Amino acid sequence: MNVRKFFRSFRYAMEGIFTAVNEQNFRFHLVSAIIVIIAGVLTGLTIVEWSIIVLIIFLVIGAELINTAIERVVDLASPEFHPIAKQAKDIAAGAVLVFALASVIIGLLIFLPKWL
Ligand SMILES: Nc1ncnc2c1ncn2[C@@H]1O[C@H](COP(=O)(O)OP(=O)(O)OP(=O)(O)O)[C@@H](O)[C@H]1O
Repeated sequence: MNVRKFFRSFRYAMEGIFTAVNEQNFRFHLVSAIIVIIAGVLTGLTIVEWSIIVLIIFLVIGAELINTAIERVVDLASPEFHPIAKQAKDIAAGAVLVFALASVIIGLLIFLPKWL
């Protein structure tokens, strides 16, 4: 295994994450994640509940990263309006929405019984 190549790939991946931080949607997910973590600390969650919350936070952020990558590729391949380009962007955004909806439902299932 080439260790230098591995660390170089890691650095590029981190660059990708920092590039996406400039996206408004990505920041929205980050702020939402911080609010959920604070709520979790104040409410008191079990290890299993924390594991589920952490998993869903990373899944939503990962989905947003893939969505941003797809947006960039579409902008590169089709700077002019094209119905297929629209479908690609809208479907990628739809994927993030599906993950975000799942995270809201899971959040309600975990937090609501403790708060009520
Ligand atoms: N090349 C294109 N061809 C057809 N429709 C497009 C194209 N680019 C964008 N769209 C449509 O416009 C919407 C908004 O696109 P826009 O590029 O403004 O934002 P985005 O790429 O979704 O996100 P961001 O603002 O973070 O780059 C898309 O969801 C899509 O429906």
